[in-house]
Amino acid sequence: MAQHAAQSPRARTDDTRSERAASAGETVISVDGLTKQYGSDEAGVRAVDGVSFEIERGTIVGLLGPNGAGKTSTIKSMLGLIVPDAGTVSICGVDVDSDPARAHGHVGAMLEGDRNVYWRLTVRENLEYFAGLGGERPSKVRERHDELLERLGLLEWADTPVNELSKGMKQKVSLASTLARDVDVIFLDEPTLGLDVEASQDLHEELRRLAEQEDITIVLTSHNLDIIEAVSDRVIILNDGTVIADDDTTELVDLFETQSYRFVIEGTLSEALETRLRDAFEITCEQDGSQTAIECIGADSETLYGLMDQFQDAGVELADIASVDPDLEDVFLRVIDDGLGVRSNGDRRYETRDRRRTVSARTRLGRAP
Ligand SMILES: Nc1ncnc2c1ncn2[C@@H]1O[C@H](COP(=O)(O)OP(=O)(O)OP(=O)(O)O)[C@@H](O)[C@H]1O
Repeated sequence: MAQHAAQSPRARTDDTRSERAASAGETVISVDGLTKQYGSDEAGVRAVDGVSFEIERGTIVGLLGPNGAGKTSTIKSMLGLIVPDAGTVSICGVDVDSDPARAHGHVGAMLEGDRNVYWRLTVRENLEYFAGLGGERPSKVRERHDELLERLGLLEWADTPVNELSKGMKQKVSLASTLARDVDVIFLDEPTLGLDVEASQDLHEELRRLAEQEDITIVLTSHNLDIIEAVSDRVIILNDGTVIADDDTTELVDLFETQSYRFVIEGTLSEALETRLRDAFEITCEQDGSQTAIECIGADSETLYGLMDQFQDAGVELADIASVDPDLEDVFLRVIDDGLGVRSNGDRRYETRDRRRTVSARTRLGRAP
């Protein structure tokens, strides 16, 4: 989890911000029983169905789910952009429904990437405009905006109209505009879209810095699970409008950790050997060009050596052996495909794995055994 400073290092200057007194473990976002149905009766779609969670200050949470799971409806309800049928959302203790203006004062959102910003304005003018919406005067925020632009590598473009910048730079301007006001919470939808690898890496580091050093709480959605795994402290997975997994990112990935091995052999596996292996072990085989990859799931060291003996006896040349670490993508696919319920919230209830199922199609090679 992100480290929580006892008090935000940022200068809290105006009266509104005094209510944001930061304390370790303070709940910043509270969602309780959120429900949203589009249309009525049986013809309607229950997009969000009793979603509840709390998020602590300075935490980065990845909100995941397949298409139509209810992520956007949940986020729009949290931002007060749609009115839920039931349930409550409070941000920094302020109920979004009954006092939207004060709740929004705590929040920045980047929902449509570079379409969030005004392309005819310069980078700095965009920041000043968005800070102004929160009641901050340009003269007061200039220094902070310069720091922000410097960190995002945008300072030399401060006086350039946004429409002259590349897609990646526009994306960064959008993030900078989201942070132009002194907010407690930011919502980011697909923040790395259009960024190259280096710019994505810079963004990861900036998000971690914002959470750890400035105590900003970040809710992130992305179809790129690498970014979620790289930056999120916690992952909430939605499916059919309900929360089906909610845990620390590392806990969730560790939960699915299993000792699996992947052997790569030159050529193809003979039918006789494949039958012998399938009789004795739980394996999957995949032809990859001139090589064959054989993955053994849930293998202990005895199995590993048993398999190696079989290859040796058959005169098979081993090109590579590696253990396989699951990543967040594997976890996501298993939770969604197998319908495993993974909730923490006090009563950890982890279902047993079905070891016959494999996620090997997308596993990555990990450390050598
Ligand atoms: N305005 C709307 N009117 C009717 N149905 C809607 C509306 N908005 C969303 N839905 C439906 O509600 C369900 C949840 O949609 P939502 O956009 O919240 O999911 P999502 O997880 O964000 O999906 P995606 O990843 O595809 O954006 C879907 O079945 C969707 O078709």
